[in-house]
Amino acid sequence: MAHSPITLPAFDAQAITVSSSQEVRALSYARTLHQLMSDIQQGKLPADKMLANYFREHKKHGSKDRRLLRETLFALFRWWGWLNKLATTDTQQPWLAMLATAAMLENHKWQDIAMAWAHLAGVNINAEDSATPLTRIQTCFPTLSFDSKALLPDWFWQFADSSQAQQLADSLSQRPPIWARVQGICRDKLVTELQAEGIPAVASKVFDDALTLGHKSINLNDLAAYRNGKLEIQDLASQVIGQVCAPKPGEKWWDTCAGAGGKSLQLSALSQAKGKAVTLTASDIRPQALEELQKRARRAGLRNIQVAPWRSDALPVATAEFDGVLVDAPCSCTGTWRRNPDMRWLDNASAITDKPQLQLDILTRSSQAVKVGGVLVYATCSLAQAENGDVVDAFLAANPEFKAIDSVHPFTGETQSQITVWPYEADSDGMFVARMTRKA
Ligand SMILES: C[S@@+](CC[C@H](N)C(=O)[O-])C[C@H]1O[C@@H](n2cnc3c(N)ncnc32)[C@H](O)[C@@H]1O
Repeated sequence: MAHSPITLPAFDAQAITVSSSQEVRALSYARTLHQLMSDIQQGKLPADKMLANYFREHKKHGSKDRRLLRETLFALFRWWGWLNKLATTDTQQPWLAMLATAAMLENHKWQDIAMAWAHLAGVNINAEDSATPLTRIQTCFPTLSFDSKALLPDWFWQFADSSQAQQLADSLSQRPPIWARVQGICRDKLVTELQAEGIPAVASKVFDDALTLGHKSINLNDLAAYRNGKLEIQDLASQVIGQVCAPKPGEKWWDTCAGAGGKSLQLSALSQAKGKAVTLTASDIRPQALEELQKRARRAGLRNIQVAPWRSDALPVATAEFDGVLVDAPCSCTGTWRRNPDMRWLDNASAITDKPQLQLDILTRSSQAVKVGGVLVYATCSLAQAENGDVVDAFLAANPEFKAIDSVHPFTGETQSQITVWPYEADSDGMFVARMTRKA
């Protein structure tokens, strides 16, 4: 993993005098979080994997502890661009000041612990609940200066439009909701059933098979619809890709970078809903991901998907044979930074600059499988033009037998041949998609 710009302040819990059981607990959480953050910063593992391992090895933590540790850890990454400035405040305990401030910025429920952190750090984290996060942190630390741009790493701004800085940084700092998609059942009936079970499900206004399950983590295996393969977790932005592919019943599609199959399943469900599922070939260079895809397809009762792993540079499928080819290319994943807030600090500019050549290569090779009149769709979950429009433009310039086709941006209604879904448009991840066709 790349060099991390996270510099943790020193923290020695034993040197701190505590005077209540709350403070004892607060210090214990602080020690655990410091260790986790330090391990992640040293590049041992991404935050979600590190936490999963930690909980597996430390069974003593109940659900409340786990929630506090998980949400605080993710909040630290989400707000790190501001929190790191607290290292320069007068407090003897900057780490505790950071923890208290993260809890304040996200209105965490464990007020007693947040107050204990603030008390031990000697900082005041009382700020108007209704104020914006920027106003609140500025009120608490008036001698420091904060701005939205600092919430994303400096290197990112060379690839982004600064005029969007506030919208983009604000949206990428919010806790994401869980988006899902139904297949083979009535979405609105499921929404009512989930609400009756206490899950704050809400139907999407844009896609008639999409719904959100709210912000709290859910044990999916508790949901019959999930166990039966009728409900799939898929971010709303990712769902845009299948909608732009718009597979017709009975067509032949190739999902070239299928991974664990999020889009393969969606293409199957969309065409099935119109009468007949597409015949779909799913490929990837990771055989384990394809195994997971097959498991999900079995759970959903889908029999239309076959796998063909990429084992070499050669195409794993026949040329000029497919009505549709989807290239959901490996990318910097900057559009998913809300979900994995540690990545913005663990990656560097090479996460973007390393990719375009590979993306163009995969797109070019995959395009050979499109038949005349067929559709080629290129997608990424990157927000960088270098991995998106620039790759498509280079491909079209080198392959005049393909031309761009317009699609309607589902969230803005604009007609475009290249669509960027920004995270602030519909409370989703960020994605890019371009639709093309083979003329000859
Ligand atoms: C964005 S992910 C795909 C996500 C997947 N389509 C989904 O909806 O769940 C990109 C995938 O490309 C795969 N990949 C990376 N390099 C590749 C290559 N050279 N050829 C084919 N697949 C590749 C990765 O293993 C990864 O699964």
